[in-house]
Amino acid sequence: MTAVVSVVSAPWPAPVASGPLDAVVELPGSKSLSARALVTAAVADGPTTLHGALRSRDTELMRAALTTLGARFEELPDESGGCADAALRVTPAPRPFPTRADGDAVARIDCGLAGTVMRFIPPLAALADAPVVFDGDAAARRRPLAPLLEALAALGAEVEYLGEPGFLPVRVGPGDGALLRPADPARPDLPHQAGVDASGSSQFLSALLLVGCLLPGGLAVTPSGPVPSLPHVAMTVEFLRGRGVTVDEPAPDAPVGARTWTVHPGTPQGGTLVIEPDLSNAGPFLAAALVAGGRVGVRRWPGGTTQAGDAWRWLLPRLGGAVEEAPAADGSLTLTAVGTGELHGIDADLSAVGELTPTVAALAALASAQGHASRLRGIGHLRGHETDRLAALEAEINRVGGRAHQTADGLEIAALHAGARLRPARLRAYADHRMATFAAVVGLGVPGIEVDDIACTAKTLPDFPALWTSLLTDQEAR
Ligand SMILES: O=C(O)C1=C[C@@H](OP(=O)(O)O)[C@@H](O)[C@H](O)C1
Ligand SMILES: C=C(OP(=O)(O)O)C(=O)O
Repeated sequence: MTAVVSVVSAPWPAPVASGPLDAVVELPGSKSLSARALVTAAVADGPTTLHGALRSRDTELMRAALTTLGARFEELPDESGGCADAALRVTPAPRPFPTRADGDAVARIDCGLAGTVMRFIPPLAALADAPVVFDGDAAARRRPLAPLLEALAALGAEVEYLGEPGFLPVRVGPGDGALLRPADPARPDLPHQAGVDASGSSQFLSALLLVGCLLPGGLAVTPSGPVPSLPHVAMTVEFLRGRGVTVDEPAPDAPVGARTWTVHPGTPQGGTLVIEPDLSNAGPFLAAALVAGGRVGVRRWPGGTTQAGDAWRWLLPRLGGAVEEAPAADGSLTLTAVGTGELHGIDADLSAVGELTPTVAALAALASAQGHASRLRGIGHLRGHETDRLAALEAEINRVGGRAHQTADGLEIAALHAGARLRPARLRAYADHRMATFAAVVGLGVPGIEVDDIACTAKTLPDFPALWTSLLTDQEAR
């Protein structure tokens, strides 16, 4: 069983590449797809069998949360036909979600540092038999939550802040059961209506869409402003549709503030699902080929996907690499990054793919020592990620001798003068898996990099240190 508590490790010396790489990696399931699969399976009309679902701290916390709401999970012997993980059978929870299994004690849900748990589960607590208390890591208590909780309260849920208003810990419950009744008793077919400011996280919108189908009449959600990470919203929509739920999306040219997503009422179908590998976590491995030179392939790359990580196809060529695709018999691809060690700077709006930023920033920092400047834009919301990623990237790039500074909505990395090199340093991970892998990518090209807490990669990729080392082991074996 993957650890649900967060374990801090001893400093980890990042391996340095001694020459071109030639490796192919198999990565576990997508965190974001696994989260949606677990949530929809837990509220489905019958059992679901998941193949390839991620086993990591975030998904273990998600399973624990859904168990608290009455869902059941059972590992099956591996018949997954090549998927890395054994199959998981999910028995859905009865409704209202029974949280009182342990008597009258109020149920508690630990969100850890998982945005998916702290955003996707509170709406479900509004459909439980009693209020639920949510809390998480110290860093989770700083992550934005207020817009979602305000939207839930406006819909009629009970929301009581137990600490700083707008943040974890919070108690969420059904209130007087408004969400269990039609919005308009005279027109039970009409959806409930919600507004939400999702400019801080697309997960607020996804969370409302995921619960929407369970409400009598469904739910229409109109974000009041821009929404980052729109591929993740598209993933939520596709996921619900794949489970038989009807979702209407706004026209792409509808003005910001007047875009409505409508989820029609219906229970997601059970059945069988295969989860794609995590393409965001593929980033550091593909980036390694650009840093060290050579080739790194990722197996089972989907032919079509809503994952933000598919953007590596256009990002890596802009950073100095090439991308090759080789079709496999099952319709998937092996996507291979090819590099020479020569990097380019990049000027890019990453708002749609914000979670790729730390890996892009690692390449941009290494490119700065080759005389190239970079500008990463549209990512102010990263200040509310696992840590304030703009502050963390600024601090860690400067710690290795780079010249980075935050802007209102991003990060600028200046070109270093000819002959300047990045220097050895112990880099901080800030409990953030993507800051840890940022440091690993930098360390591949800069001797003497240590990472203070590589174990935090367990949030989404528990095997990261071994997988990362295998890139170089393959190198030595040639
Ligand atoms: O819905 C999801 O699974 C996610 C949405 C995005 O969140 P933000 O919109 O907060 O960036 C992304 O960065 C996060 O890693 C996962
Ligand atoms: C922002 C991230 O995670 P979370 O799902 O916790 O928001 C991430 O993985 O980059």
